[in-house]
Amino acid sequence: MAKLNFPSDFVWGTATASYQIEGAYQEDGRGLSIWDTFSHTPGKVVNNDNGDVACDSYHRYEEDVALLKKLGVKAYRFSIAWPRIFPQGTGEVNEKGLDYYRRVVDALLAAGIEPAVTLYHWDLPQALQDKGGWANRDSIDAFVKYAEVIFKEFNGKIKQWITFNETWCVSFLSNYIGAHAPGNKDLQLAVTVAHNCMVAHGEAVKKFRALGIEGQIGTTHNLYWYEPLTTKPEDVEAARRSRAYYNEWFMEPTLKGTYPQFMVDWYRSKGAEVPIQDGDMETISQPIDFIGVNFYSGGYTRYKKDEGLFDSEDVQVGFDKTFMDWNVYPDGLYKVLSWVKDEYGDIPIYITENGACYEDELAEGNRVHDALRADYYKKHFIQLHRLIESGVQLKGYFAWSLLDNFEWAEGYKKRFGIVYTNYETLERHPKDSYYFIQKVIADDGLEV
Ligand SMILES: N#[N+]C[C@@H]1[C@@H](O)[C@H](O)[C@@H](O)[C@@H]2O[C@H]12
Repeated sequence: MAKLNFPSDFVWGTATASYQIEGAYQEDGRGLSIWDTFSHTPGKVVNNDNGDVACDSYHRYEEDVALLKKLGVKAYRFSIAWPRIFPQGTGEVNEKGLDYYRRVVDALLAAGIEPAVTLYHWDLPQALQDKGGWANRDSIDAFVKYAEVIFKEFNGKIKQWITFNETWCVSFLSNYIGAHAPGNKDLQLAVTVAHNCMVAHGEAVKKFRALGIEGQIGTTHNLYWYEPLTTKPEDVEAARRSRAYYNEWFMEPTLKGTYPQFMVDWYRSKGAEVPIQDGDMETISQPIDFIGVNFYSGGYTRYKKDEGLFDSEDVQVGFDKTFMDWNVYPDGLYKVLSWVKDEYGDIPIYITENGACYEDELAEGNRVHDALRADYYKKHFIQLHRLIESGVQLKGYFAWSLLDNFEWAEGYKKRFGIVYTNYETLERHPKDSYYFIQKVIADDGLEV
């Protein structure tokens, strides 16, 4: 056995998001979000599940903080629900909404845990969606006003800020594929939403700098690693497009201030143009202090004429699968972050999400023997160590997720937590994977 040691300043954490854990969807003045609308629309979410109660963290956040303290994490990534702060998206601040986050932040700090806050994790106020949502450039200004309130309120308490979570999901998953709220299926709309969200990110960074807010700010993109099944040029090009769909389309504007031209041309060939206005690219690529990367999977791609958006298809080549039917691909984590370093230099990186969904059952003594999930984490932790050793500026890792929670369109059957949520009683029960991670954190490393 060998011990893989991590730097003593490596930040171990876990992650959640407001709509997925809070519940209390009509409490203390919270306005409706697009996810309340979407989940209350029959047929949109498995079992017609919704986030009305979720994990009830709005009332049980102290239990969550106690679990975090026992786990030994240095940081906790969670998101703030815009509709709690501005129930109508803009206008008067809802003080009761701010009060909830004041309680959460103070409880974390009292437990010696740093809050890492995502400003936008998909719960757009419905009132803004009614005016076009992210397709309407007015939402950019509304987002900056919301961000400014949070920056000022928590300046000095929150020191790690993430503007957006997974802009690909906000744009393509939600407005081209249509699987997430608001559920549109229009390529031009998706390209426009992606652009406006990235402009909103940049404008928020400018506001953060202008206000002199303490700490570091970045954004989170979900990156995948796809390779061509063969060296045939058509497979190589198909894989290039599949990867850029998730990666370059977002990373290049954010870190270089340009869109990848081969993808601009490809979307143009499909009838979609990027609605760039003067100054947008400079705004989007405002210097940031770190890049957040959510990594779950990847695989192999080959050319298939007229298949999907990119004349490509993913090929099943014998990966183990999670309960989301995603490939378990720890090498993909090493490859994608090595690519980030090669393409974008030594920008500090936090893995802001990584984790796995498996079918979990509560066993005797309220234990959950989730060996597959613990093994998933072990395999990915080995890659973290490999990346650090290779010189990648990997600064931290947030396991997704602290709790089983509302898994968007998959509802509650898909469990990602290292803590089991009993949705009847709302009790929390640490799984074996929780204790595995607890030991890695305590030992500053793992035995392999
Ligand atoms: N699906 N899945 C799990 C997980 C989702 O629950 C998060 O909210 C997203 O940020 C990201 O998609 C990853």
